[in-house]
This record gives sequence, structure tokens and C-alpha cells, in this order.
Amino acid sequence: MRSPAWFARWAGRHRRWVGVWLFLAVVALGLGSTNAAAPFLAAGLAPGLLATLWHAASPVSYERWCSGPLRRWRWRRRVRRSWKDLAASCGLSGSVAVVKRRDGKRVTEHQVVVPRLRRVRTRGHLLEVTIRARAGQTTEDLDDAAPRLASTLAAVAYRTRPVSGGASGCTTVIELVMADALTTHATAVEPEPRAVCDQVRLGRAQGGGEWSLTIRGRHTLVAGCSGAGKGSVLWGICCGLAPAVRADVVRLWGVDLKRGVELAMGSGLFSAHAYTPVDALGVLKTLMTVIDERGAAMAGTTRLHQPVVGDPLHVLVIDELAALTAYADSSIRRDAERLLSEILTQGRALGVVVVACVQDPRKDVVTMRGLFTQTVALRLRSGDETVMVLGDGMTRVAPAHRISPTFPGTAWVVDDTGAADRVRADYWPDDLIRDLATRYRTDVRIDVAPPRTTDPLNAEFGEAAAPRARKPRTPRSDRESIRLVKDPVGGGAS
Ligand SMILES: Nc1ncnc2c1ncn2[C@@H]1O[C@H](COP(=O)(O)OP(=O)(O)OP(=O)(O)O)[C@@H](O)[C@H]1O
Repeated sequence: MRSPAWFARWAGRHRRWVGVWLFLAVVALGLGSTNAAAPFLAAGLAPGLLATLWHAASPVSYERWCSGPLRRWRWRRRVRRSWKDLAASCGLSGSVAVVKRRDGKRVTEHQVVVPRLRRVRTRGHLLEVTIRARAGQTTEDLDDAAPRLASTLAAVAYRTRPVSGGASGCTTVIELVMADALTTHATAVEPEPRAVCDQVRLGRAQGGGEWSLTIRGRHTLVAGCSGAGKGSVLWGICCGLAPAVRADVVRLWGVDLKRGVELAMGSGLFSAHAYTPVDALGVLKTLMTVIDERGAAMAGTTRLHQPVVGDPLHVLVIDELAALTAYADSSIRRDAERLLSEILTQGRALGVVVVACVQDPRKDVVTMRGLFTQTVALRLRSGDETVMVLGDGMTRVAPAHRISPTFPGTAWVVDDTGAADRVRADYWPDDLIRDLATRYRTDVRIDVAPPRTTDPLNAEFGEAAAPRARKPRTPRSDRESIRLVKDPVGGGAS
């Protein structure tokens, strides 16, 4: 037997049917005078109607109303009503001298002028304030006032963006995040069974909207210290692409030098995987072959590869890039850096993209950091690391080093407009990954193990794979003879 609260919640979810219930109840009551069964029908409909009314009057709905439309209305009203005061306290107001004639005398009055408030609107947890600069003010002045406005209105975060079109040169939108939607943990849900490869949904943005990441035509670097939640971003991408993997519109290549602990869980999604440095070189070399073949086929025809069934987008997923580029054996490291740099510079347009995770984003660890075209900055250890990952001047607008360890999966990203946004990836439980990897298993398996023979094409791998033969030591020359050769003046050298 369901509880009344359950009925209330159910009725609340289906409240759009309340009109239908009302209509049917009225019809049933109307028929009641002629049809003996009608009162019973009305009695059957009445609980649903009562549940709906109860839900509408319940404290849950009142709270939802207060935290939803009412709260948003209050935010908007506060800005509109006290705009002059807000502008003055944020340093946006100024004064102009106006000369007037009073009783035949010239009087100079000082008038307070504020930038014009063009629009105030709310979207989810976002309060958007569109401001047009007053005379003598620049959009930089408006940008500088944004943190002050955010703190005056008790906003959680803020960002500014220019307005496009019209008198855009002097108009700015200040987006204030009024409530933090990212404090709650969200578990990922299975993706729609559509083969999409352009973008994948990874989680939520701080304004309450969705966070999606573009995959096609981008190389992605996911940086974050241990426990920052790189796994959520990695599996969000792999599992989001799962329907496309099954349809062979996308092929995933996995490199996990942490003994495959992470990627082996969803191995069914990967056409090829490498859990040792030597196999990783095999994966990179095979992808270079794909690039060479595609380059030859696409030359003069198209500039961006269009993935189709059988001619897919290749996504190379590397968990802990540093294991390959910094901590591997020096000969492997050298080859890996060269091959990966080539893939990063040539692969994007040819339908070969890289998604790499790294704990330590320093240049000596990830030498090709600058070749990635988009970055996701999860929790980092210092402001310097934020600059390394997101770029100069980003510590103020996208402080990834200030993300709390209690909110794993939270990251700062820079969107296509160049504005920074705080996002949180959904969590992917192991069971869901395994289940998806079984159901969307790829039929394409590529063997990438480099042959350990003397095949001239794979000579470099053979060399890297096999332990190098030690060079025989040159016998040391006699110290005396060296001294004599170096000192011809002393005579008797020959
Ligand atoms: N999106 C998320 N939401 C909530 N919790 C998460 C999220 N992502 C990860 N976590 C939690 O944080 C823990 C660490 O996550 P994860 O293993 O992905 O971190 P990592 O950055 O890959 O760390 P490492 O580099 O050490 O492997 C997970 O066990 C999980 O409990």
C-alpha cells in the first residue's frame, strides 16, 4: 500500500492532468443524475483530484515555489529597485556638473550618473544583468565592477561576457550565479541510444544548465590532482560515445599505463588498448598510419573529416599521460612524445583526436601541453598550475586551485566564447560502466602489439621493446700515452 505522501508526489508530477481530472469529475457528476454508475466513477476520480490539491498546498510545493520563481523574482526586483545604490556601492556611478540658472544666477549642480540597466533576467540559478556603460566608462570598468556586484548581491560566482550586435561595444552582461547547483552529487545516467560524436553531455554547469564537451575536432587535456575526479570526465566521454562506438561511427583507443586498472573496466568499448609502454607505442604508431592514409585520401577534397559508419572518428583516450611522457623508459618516452606531438598537430582535422588525463600539468611532465585545443581544469594544487592549464590571468576568473576536495568532479572550463564556467561531471559507477561496455561492445578489434622482429617498418619499436644490447666498452688507453700525445711540445710523442 502506497503512502499518502507517495500519492501526493505522484500527483504533483502529473499535475498537468489536473484539468482532465476536473473535467472528467464534472462530467461524471453531471451524468450522476441519469446514470447510477456515475457517482462511483466520480468517487474513483476524486482521490486523484484531492491528491493534486493536497500537493499544491503542501509545504514541499510552497518551498519549491519560494526557492524557484519567487526567489528569482526577488533577485530581479532587488537589482531593478536599488540599481542606483548598487551602482554607487560597486564604483560604477560618477558625477557630472550641470550649470543651471536660478534667480538669474548661474548655479553649478553635481548630478550622480549611473550606467544604464538595460535588462535583468533570470535563468535557472543565473541572474543576468545587462549594463550599458555611461559616458566616459569602458566595458573594462564594467568587468572590474563584476566581483563587487557579486559580493553585494551574495552571489556564489560571477562571469562577464560582451553583448554581440547593436551597440555592443559598450554593453556587458554580468552573469551572477545566485545559488550553487554543484554542491549536490549527481550520478550519470545512460546516454540516449543515438550515435553522436560531436558533443557528449558530461554533467551540470554552475548556472543550472547542462555541461557538454565538444569531442570532434578538439584535443582535450583533463588536468587534476589525485582524487579530483578525472575518472568521471574520462568515463563521461567514453560512455557518452558508447552508442556511436557500437555503430562504428567512433573507435576508442585506450592507453592506461596504470596497469589498465581504470580502462579495463570498460574494455568492451575500446577497439584497441595498451597497458604497457611498448603497446602504447604500438597504438600511437597505428594511429599515425590512420592519419597518413586519411591525409592522402582527403587532400584537396575536404578540410574536416566527417565520421560515418566504417570511416569513424578515432578517439585516443590516455589515462595518466605522464606515465608515458615523463616516467617511462627514456627511449620509449622520446618516441611517445614525437608520435603524440604528430597526432596532436595533424590528427584533429583528419578525425583523430586525443583525450588525455594528467595529474601534474608542468611543462617538463607534459611537454606537448600547448598542443591540446581545450582543457578541463579539475582541482589543481596551486595558482601556477591553474595558469599552466587554463592560461594567463585565469587564476582570478577560473580558480581551479580553490575547488574544494569535498566536491570531486568539479572543474573550470573555458567555453567557446572565451568565458570561464564552473562545471561538475556526473559520477559513473563501475556497474554502469561495465553494463554499458557489454551492451555497446565494439565489434572492431585492432591488434596493436608491435612485432618484436627485425621488421624495418617497426625497427624503432623492436628497438624500444627489446632491452638494448650493452655497447662493449672501449679499452682505456694508457694514461701515459695520452699525456704524451697531448703534449707534443714535450717531444718524443710518436
Ligand atoms: N563526479 C563525481 N561526483 C562525486 N564524486 C566523485 C565524482 N568523481 C569522482 N568522485 C569520487 O572521488 C573519488 C576519486 O575519483 P577519481 O578516481 O575519478 O579521481 P582521479 O582524479 O582519477 O584520481 P587518480 O588520479 O588518483 O586516479 C571517487 O572514488 C569517487 O568517490
